[in-house]
Amino acid sequence: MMHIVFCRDRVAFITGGGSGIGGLPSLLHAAKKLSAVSGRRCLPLCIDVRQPDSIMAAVDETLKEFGCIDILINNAAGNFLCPATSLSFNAFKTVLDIDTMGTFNTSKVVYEKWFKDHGGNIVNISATLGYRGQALQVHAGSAKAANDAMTKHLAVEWGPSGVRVNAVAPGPISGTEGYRRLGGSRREAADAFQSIPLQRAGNKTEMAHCALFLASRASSYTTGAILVADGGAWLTSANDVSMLLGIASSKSAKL
Ligand SMILES: CC/C=C\C/C=C\C/C=C\C/C=C\C/C=C\C/C=C/C=C/C(=O)SCCNC(=O)CCNC(=O)[C@H](O)C(C)(C)COP(=O)(O)OP(=O)(O)OC[C@H]1O[C@@H](n2cnc3c(N)ncnc32)[C@H](O)[C@@H]1OP(=O)(O)O
Ligand SMILES: NC(=O)C1=CN([C@@H]2O[C@H](COP(=O)(O)OP(=O)(O)OC[C@H]3O[C@@H](n4cnc5c(N)ncnc54)[C@H](OP(=O)(O)O)[C@@H]3O)[C@@H](O)[C@H]2O)C=CC1
Repeated sequence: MMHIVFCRDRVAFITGGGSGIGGLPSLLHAAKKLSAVSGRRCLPLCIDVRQPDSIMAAVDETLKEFGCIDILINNAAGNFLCPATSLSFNAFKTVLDIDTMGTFNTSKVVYEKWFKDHGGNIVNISATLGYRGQALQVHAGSAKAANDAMTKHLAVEWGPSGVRVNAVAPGPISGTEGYRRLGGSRREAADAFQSIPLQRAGNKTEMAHCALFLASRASSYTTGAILVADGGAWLTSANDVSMLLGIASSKSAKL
């Protein structure tokens, strides 16, 4: 599901806003802080970020409704725990299509239809999975690594048009679909959190603050940056294949 949030004179165009990190509650929270919202409209549009035609139609509808787009948050993603040997070719491709192609498709359409001539601000929601080769995550880790590179490439190419492109790389964030799918609520994960420097999961408000920083003038001289917000997790977490395989095999079907 894609959401578009409008607050006062600002429009945030958000791809894949679920109930989690880039989701509507988080973004409305950010929107409130951004401009002390006086009255806001919300235009939720259902699209698939793998389909450029549907993105074009959504962007046209947004521009017709609101007249401008200031911020694009690329949040759409698909993920599940799966060892590489069990991952089908199509499963790998599906995650790359959503995470990486979806980010490129949406960024390109919004750039060509609005940002090219008016400037703008893109925030990609990434992950730290590829930094150390997180077990059971070759699909998502590869996709997000490509997105991190894309963040830098587009920052370089689109900077002269007044477009900033940055990313947030969250760690485990409680109360989200990703957290549920990757086993964050399980006992084994509670033990794993002890090895994280800040010794806890993050929360959605903390991620909203990161997105808010990158989407606002507070970061006006920042582009091509990846803001890691993971409590230090990737530096110290065990990346324990057998623990994660235990979680994966304890469920009867696909996670
Ligand atoms: C959170 C971590 C918690 C605890 C860890 C403990 C300690 C932490 C310490 C350190 C951690 C450090 C870092 C990591 C921290 C966090 C990283 C988290 C990253 C999270 C990233 C996310 O992206 S979360 C987003 C989750 N949300 C979603 O996925 C919602 C959208 N999902 C979907 O739409 C589907 O699930 C989909 C992705 C499969 C796409 O759907 P669709 O297009 O309909 O595709 P299908 O036709 O259904 O399937 C396509 C092929 O994929 C195969 N498939 C599907 N599901 C699975 C599965 N579960 N396992 C294996 N394969 C699967 C399917 O069979 C198809 O393939 P075929 O070959 O059969 O055609
Ligand atoms: N949760 C966590 O701990 C972490 C999450 N992240 C990243 O944070 C972001 C949000 O994750 P989270 O909140 O956990 O998960 P959610 O599932 O809540 O958010 C992902 C959203 O992407 C949407 N989506 C999936 N496929 C498509 C598609 N083809 N077209 C359009 N939208 C699509 C989903 O739609 P629908 O609601 O219809 O399924 C969902 O709303 C993701 O980018 C994820 O990789 C990164 C690190 C850690």
